[in-house]
Amino acid sequence: MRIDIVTIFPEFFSVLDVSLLGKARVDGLLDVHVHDLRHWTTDRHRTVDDTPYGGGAGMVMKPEPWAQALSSILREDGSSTLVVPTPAGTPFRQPIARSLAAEHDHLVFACGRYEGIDARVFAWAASRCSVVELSLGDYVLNGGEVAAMAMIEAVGRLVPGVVGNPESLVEESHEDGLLEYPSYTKPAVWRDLEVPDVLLSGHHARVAAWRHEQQVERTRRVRPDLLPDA
Ligand SMILES: Nc1cc(-c2cccs2)n[nH]1
Repeated sequence: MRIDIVTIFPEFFSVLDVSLLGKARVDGLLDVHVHDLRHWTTDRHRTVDDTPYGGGAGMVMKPEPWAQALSSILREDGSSTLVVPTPAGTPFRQPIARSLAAEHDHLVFACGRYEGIDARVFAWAASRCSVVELSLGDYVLNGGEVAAMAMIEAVGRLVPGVVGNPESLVEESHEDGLLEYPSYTKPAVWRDLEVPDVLLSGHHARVAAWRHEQQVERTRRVRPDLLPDA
């Protein structure tokens, strides 16, 4: 999978050189390229935004630098997917992460500022690629970079080979619609707190049943909205 990121803060994404995604890049599983939007400006001050038509606070990102950037990044065959982090987008959840990992092999993240990118950019881009506007959650960030980073990690780790043991992707929160069960490791007694006996029993069926019960109970307590009869 190739991932391109367009941002006015390219240094923000240097963290992608380390950890799991860093190794995936070295292994050639993820091909990540970060671009500074100002590369596509033409004035002396490298201007990327201006005041909003219709008035209002803040600034809006100018369309031309974005069109120049995207023209040089989007694939000519229309197979790219432009991902636009925005509080006004579709909630980004695990099914979307799975879909982006499985069905899209070129993701282009447009990191704008909260006041937004000139809306005509997405109308223009829609004839050149798929455009998906995604929200990380119902809260407001100053820019799309933090949201893009979270989405890149959620999608990147689902690309086959990125996570060493694919089994570990199965028993995770939200993979089966339920929150994950509590996990324990040695010692069996820690500061007078004991690991549940069933986990020491070696009885795999009982462990599996207990873990599912824990998932349902935790989901009912913390996220009743996820349960089918919600
Ligand atoms: N979920 C979410 C996305 C955002 C922003 C994206 C771009 C600028 S602010 N805030 N909250």
